[in-house]
Amino acid sequence: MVIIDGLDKRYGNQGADVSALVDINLKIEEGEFICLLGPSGCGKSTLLKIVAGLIPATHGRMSIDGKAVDGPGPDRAVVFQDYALFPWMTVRDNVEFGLRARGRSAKERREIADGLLKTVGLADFAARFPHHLSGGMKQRVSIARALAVNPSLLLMDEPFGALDAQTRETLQDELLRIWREYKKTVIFVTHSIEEALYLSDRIVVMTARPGRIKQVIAVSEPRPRDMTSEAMGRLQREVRGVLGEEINRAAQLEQADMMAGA
Ligand SMILES: Nc1ncnc2c1ncn2[C@@H]1O[C@H](COP(=O)(O)OP(=O)(O)OP(=O)(O)O)[C@@H](O)[C@H]1O
Repeated sequence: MVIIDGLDKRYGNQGADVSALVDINLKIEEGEFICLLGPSGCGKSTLLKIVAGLIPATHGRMSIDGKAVDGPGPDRAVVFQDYALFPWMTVRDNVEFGLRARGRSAKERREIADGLLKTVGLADFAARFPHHLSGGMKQRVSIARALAVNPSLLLMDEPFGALDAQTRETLQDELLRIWREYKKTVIFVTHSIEEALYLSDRIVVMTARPGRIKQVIAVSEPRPRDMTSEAMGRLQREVRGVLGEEINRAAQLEQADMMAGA
């Protein structure tokens, strides 16, 4: 279980501090699929990076399975929108990368990497280099690489944001299959209401900056979800209403900033 308790984040910007997150409190159950949704600049990526241990919080605490966390660890892996693959390494070497750092033998690394490449449908591409792959395939490699170290928590920062609609839908279904099969806890950042509704157990809607948690909306419809059903339509209207207020507020803040700078 992940417990985030009273978390604040301020960025120091040459004297002008930016308050990115204020008093974030969240409990995430083991195996839950959580989506973070909010207007641009509300601090979604910041929150994900803090949970990943890539940047420190300014205040507050976080624990995973009862242990305080304030840095990166093998229990967490991150998948980024831009894939972040090593272009000079083959697909297999990319997947093996984290295992090498953990001192696993060559045989073990190969077994794990090949098994995961099969899981993501890329068994035939193990010896290729990333530039030979489409965006969707690169993101599959990136997911396989994250899973290789067997993290309990998979942190995903708009992983499908750069993909075309069809590839995105395919990868959403594959991710749900992997999530069920590997029993990971997932925190997934997205801009898309539809994506959040399709994927998550709970949607955490954040306010315009500085980001606070505005509302947590449970999505208990069984999967695979029929987005055209009445229940999903109702949820969609609810999320749209809650998020819409914050998108409007974010636009007003931006306008006020522009006026102040003019
Ligand atoms: N390294 C940094 N230094 C200073 N300010 C930063 C830094 N990183 C982010 N910020 C600011 O913190 C706030 C939150 O940014 P963050 O990227 O976490 O938001 P986001 O919700 O993920 O945005 P988007 O949806 O556009 O990706 C923004 O105002 C941003 O400008």
